[in-house]
Amino acid sequence: MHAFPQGNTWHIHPDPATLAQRLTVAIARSAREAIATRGGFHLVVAGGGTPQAAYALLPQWGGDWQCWHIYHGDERCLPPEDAERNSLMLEKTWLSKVPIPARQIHHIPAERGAEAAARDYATALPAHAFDLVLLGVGEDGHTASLFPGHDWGMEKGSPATIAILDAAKAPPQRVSLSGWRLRYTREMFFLAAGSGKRPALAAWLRGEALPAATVGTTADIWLDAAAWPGTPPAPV
Ligand SMILES: O=C1O[C@H](COP(=O)(O)O)[C@@H](O)[C@H](O)[C@H]1O
Repeated sequence: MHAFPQGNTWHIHPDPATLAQRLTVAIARSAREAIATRGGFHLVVAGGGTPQAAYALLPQWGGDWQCWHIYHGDERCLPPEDAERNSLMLEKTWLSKVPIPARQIHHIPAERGAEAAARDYATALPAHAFDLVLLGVGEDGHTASLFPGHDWGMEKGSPATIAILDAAKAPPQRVSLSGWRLRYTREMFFLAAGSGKRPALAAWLRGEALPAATVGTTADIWLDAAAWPGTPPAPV
């Protein structure tokens, strides 16, 4: 584990399998603490390819599934059965294998189009803070569906959800939680693996205002060694 002055804690693991295993243990720990102290675990999940190995391990490591409440950080505006939907990936890798009550699984109705879905989803979100927000890091530094060059809704009082009509990564129409709503959480974990993520992480460490770096100012960042941009720092 490595701490840096920016307030983030970087966890660098030798390979993707170790990364997935350690991240899963950390998610399960966060769930146990939230359920023990507040009776429920309100988790925002990341989409994309990177978290799939950790989601596949969660059925083994998690528990008290009736206390879990699942939200998405973002969704792609595609039919629900499209292989690129984050909701389908989540169902296949994890949710279909555990007894979380269906009413506590909040998929984004992105098939309705970005604007209608963003409006609807704002009403599905809790008024209180999330317990844990999981986020990915795109090769261009995007997180959730907050892309460079867009308004990320960082100010308190911004809408909780954003309709994106021209994302730099396909599909162009997406729905994302805004920066401030993602930050309204007790814990925030970023996850990145593979050498393709190195330039974005190097820019983050240089202090560039990428979406991931701007949202993740006091976050735990979980990486494999291939994603780390340089010589691993000395442990603190
Ligand atoms: O499009 C998206 O990209 C990011 C990063 O995905 P990855 O496949 O590079 O891990 C992801 O976090 C986001 O949820 C997703 O919709």
